[in-house]
Amino acid sequence: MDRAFQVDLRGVVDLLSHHLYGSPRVYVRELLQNAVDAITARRATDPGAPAVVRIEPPELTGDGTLRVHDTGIGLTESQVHELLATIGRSSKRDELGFARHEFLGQFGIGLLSCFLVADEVRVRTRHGDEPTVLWTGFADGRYRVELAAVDAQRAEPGTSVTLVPRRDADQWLTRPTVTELARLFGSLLPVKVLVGEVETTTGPPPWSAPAGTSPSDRRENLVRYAREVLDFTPFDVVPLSVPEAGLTGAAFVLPTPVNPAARAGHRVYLKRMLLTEGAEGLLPDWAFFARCVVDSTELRPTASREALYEDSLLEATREALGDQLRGWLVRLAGSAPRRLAEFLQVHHLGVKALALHDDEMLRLVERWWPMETNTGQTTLAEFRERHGLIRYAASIDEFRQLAGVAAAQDLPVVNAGYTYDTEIIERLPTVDRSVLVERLEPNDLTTRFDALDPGAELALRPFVVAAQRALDRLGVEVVLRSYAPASLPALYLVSRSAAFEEQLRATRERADETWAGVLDALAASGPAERPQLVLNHRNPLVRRVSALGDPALVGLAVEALYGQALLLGYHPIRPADAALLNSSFLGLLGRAVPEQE
Ligand SMILES: Nc1ncnc2c1ncn2[C@@H]1O[C@H](COP(=O)(O)OP(=O)(O)OP(=O)(O)O)[C@@H](O)[C@H]1O
Repeated sequence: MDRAFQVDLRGVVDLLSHHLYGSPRVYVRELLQNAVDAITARRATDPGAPAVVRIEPPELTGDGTLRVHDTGIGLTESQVHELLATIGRSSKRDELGFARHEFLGQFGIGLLSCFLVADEVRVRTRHGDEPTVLWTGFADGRYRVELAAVDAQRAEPGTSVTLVPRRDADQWLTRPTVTELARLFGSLLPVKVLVGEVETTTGPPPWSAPAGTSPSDRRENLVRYAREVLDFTPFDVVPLSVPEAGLTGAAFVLPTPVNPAARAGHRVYLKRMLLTEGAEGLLPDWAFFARCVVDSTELRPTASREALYEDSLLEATREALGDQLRGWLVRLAGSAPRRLAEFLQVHHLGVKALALHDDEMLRLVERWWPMETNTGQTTLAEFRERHGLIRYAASIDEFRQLAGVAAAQDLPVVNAGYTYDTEIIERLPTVDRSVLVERLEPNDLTTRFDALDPGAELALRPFVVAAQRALDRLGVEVVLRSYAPASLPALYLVSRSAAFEEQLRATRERADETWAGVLDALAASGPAERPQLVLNHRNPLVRRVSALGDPALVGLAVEALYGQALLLGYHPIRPADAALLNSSFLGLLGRAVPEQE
């Protein structure tokens, strides 16, 4: 003979409270859900039946209990025996076990959640003209069914559920808490829900305004909703609709920057009952800048009813919602580029972070994000159109050092020193082969500087030799060229390999013998490249210095020019540089101030 499992109710309640539901507060949701389903069932055959749920907290019942009254279909005596006596039995599934579409519940465990806060649950119910039935269940698993006395019959069909609170749980049943929870879970429900005399339902969702409402009024409603419920004034509101998921709603674009890695929480209603305020996975990752509020009739909840169930419908929905947000961005770019620029001002870091992986975002940055260049602010797309390629400095220092001089040589350069910019520029050719990018090298500049004519070169030879002698101990090569702007006396240029060698040398001085050997081998692998001090022969001061007959004064002047070039180019000042600057400054001062007789 087959036997049925014996279930210990305390074990099941423990399981629900500790492992399924996040908080005992869900008992309000489950009671509302049963009441709404019962009303839906009754109105299926009696469309004129009232649709009211009234909650009476202990402050109103006066006997310490909480009661929930509904005008739903009620239960007959045999249904009470069948449905309320067996865990997992639900009237809301068809014979094959599928959830019936119009109902919120389906599992047959919702009523059990009342035992999270109650020791005893009483159901007083009437179906049609049948007699009123009383069911009383206890947290230890006992229950009782009886018919109500003749003078205690319900006047109308419907059900009242009474909770006798557990001693340590009465705070979950107080009027303020219940009002708050009824508003939280049930404010959009299609029935009237009252806590005492206070209505907690607010009618249809804010995005389903009646036909004829002007677009600006619709928007105004949604902005107000966001302020009240989400606590921010959205940058913009995007209406959402995915018919196959029975989904409608709105995406609210955040007015302040957010970390794209922080998981976005969306407010999701299923059949107008709040599922969660923090649903994940509703939007693609790249849409981190929006918070959604949606209602769906088709998406499925997990058993705890606190998250969305990840299935192919959710995946298709995510994609459709992503398309709608992408469409919004494209429309903004087409019709309100200034708004798009404002959007990027707020969310550029997030958009750029995604542009490293997402082609769509990469294109958005290329076309719409203005970058600093040495010819003014411009987008990468414009820059490329104008100059044929994207030449960039990979750090802010590099840009500062070279941008001005490069501009004077007609060499446009983008400052790609800000977060993600270099990676973004370097990624462009991988998605569009026609994009040319080139990192600016100091050599690019020197090749544009004019050499002196041979006669002048020869005449200035002794000066260059004296200058070189002054800077030899710093490992700097002195070069004389002629370039714009004439106001610039000298330029200090460190090629990338020279910068590397410089670092190597500094590390070598600090490293122990074993590592020093390895570093030496590395250093020996290529020809030594020295930083250059490029003196500008067009500069009047340099001309005067080059004409000096006094080699000691030439040395001091060249040292001073070197120091000034370092400072101007934001180069680091090493101790040797500081010492040199100091001695040249004092030396020049000594010459400038005549000695007292
Ligand atoms: N207020 C009510 N009016 C009429 N019938 C009710 C009411 N509350 C519960 N029932 C009946 O009791 C059954 C069991 O309810 P329970 O809340 O445990 O599960 P459910 O609502 O079917 O599913 P779920 O676990 O998903 O909530 C329901 O299917 C319904 O037939």
